Parts: sequence; structure tokens; C-alpha cells
Amino acid sequence: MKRVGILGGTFDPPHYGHLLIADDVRTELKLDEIWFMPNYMPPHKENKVTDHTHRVNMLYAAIGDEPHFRVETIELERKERSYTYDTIVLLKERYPNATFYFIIGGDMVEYLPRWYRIDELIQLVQFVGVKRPGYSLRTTYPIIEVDVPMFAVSSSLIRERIQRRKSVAYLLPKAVQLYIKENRLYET
Ligand SMILES: Nc1ncnc2c1ncn2[C@@H]1O[C@H](COP(=O)(O)OP(=O)(O)OP(=O)(O)O)[C@@H](O)[C@H]1O
Ligand SMILES: O=C(O)c1ccc[n+]([C@@H]2O[C@H](COP(=O)([O-])O)[C@@H](O)[C@H]2O)c1
Repeated sequence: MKRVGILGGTFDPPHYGHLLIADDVRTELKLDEIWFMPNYMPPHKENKVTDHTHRVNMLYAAIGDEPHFRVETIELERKERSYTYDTIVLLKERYPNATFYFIIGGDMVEYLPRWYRIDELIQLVQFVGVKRPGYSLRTTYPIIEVDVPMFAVSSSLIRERIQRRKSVAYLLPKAVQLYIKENRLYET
């Protein structure tokens, strides 16, 4: 069985926080690969998100040639709000030889009780929680905790800094910074 970690997200834009947790969880849990899985529309965010084509392009730029990372676009095929429960059911059908680990930050751990069909989902996939500044990993759900250095970066912080013309030089990979500049994302 191939051991696969899934990092689902909006990635608007992807940043070093995402890459750091992906890298550490992979080595800590001895996973074969991490699949970065962008959503078409996040289940719980009301704000408008950047077009998925840009977000996928930024993910490819962020991953570069790291051999253990790939982009999984299954949630973009549905062109609607995706719930993780539906996605995991589909992924397990499509990849019967994989065992999936779903990686979430502390903000999502706190939100778990409100996830769609969470009691069934928790039977289907092993959740892995990583700490995030401002959030605990306290939960009654059986998650595996992986100790990753806390990094207070978020996509919203990056969007805000770009809008205010502040530097984001050390928050996300150079290739993603270039893509954002070339496509004039987040400027207004
Ligand atoms: N700095 C971080 N430390 C730990 N986990 C993180 C960090 N940034 C993102 N994550 C986790 O990665 C997953 C995808 O996050 P997402 O793409 O929504 O980025 P975000 O930075 O949380 O975005 P936004 O600021 O727009 O809410 C979520 O499970 C989130 O908790
Ligand atoms: O299925 C749900 O009810 C659900 C609720 C909140 C978040 N999620 C998933 O958790 C991942 C991180 O979410 P986000 O909003 O931080 O990008 C992403 O893959 C979402 O689809 C899923």
C-alpha cells in the first residue's frame, strides 16, 4: 500500500507554512507522497477566492521538482463546493492501493465538529493535526499529532501584505512570488 498524505486547501496563495508541514509530516509518518489538493470553492469560506487556474499554477510553482510532492486536482473536476467526505470516498475508489492521511492545521482541527458527515469521515481517513499559532489541537476526534515548528504565515497575511505593498520575500517560494507579480494578483 502506498502511504499518501493529503493536504487539502485553498492555496490562495500557497506558502512556506504549507510546504513546511507537508515536508515534516511526510518524513515523520514515513509517507511516500504528499498530494496538495486545491478546492474549487472552500466549504466554509464566504469570501471570493482567486480563479482555480491561478491557484493550481501557483501550487506547481511552489512544489517545483520536489519528487515526493504532487498536485491532486480531483476537487476541481466537480466545479462546485466539495466536501472532504465526498472527496475521500472518490479517492479511495480511484486509488484502492493507497492509504490516505488527511493533514490539517489547528484552525481546521477546531472546526472538525462542523465538517460534513464528520463521524463517517473519521472512519474513512486518518486525520493528522499540526499546530498553528493561535489554535489548539484539542479535540475528541482520534487524530495523530505531528510536531512541526509553528510558523505564523497564512495566505490571508500574504494577500494583505501584497495589497499594502509590504515584502513577502521570506513567506513563500520565489517562483510563486514571480507568478503573483506577473499576473498582478492580490494588488487590489
Ligand atoms: N502556517 C501554517 N501552519 C500550520 N498549518 C497551516 C499553516 N498554513 C496553512 N495551514 C493548513 O493548511 C491547510 C490549507 O490552508 P489554506 O490553503 O486555507 O491556507 P491559509 O493560510 O489557512 O489560508 P487563509 O489565510 O486564506 O485562511 C489547512 O488545513 C490549514 O490549517
Ligand atoms: O468537508 C468539510 O465539511 C470541510 C470543512 C472545512 C474544510 N474542509 C477541507 O479542509 C481543507 C482546508 O480548508 P481551507 O478552507 O483551509 O482551505 C480543504 O481541503 C477543505 O476542503 C472540509
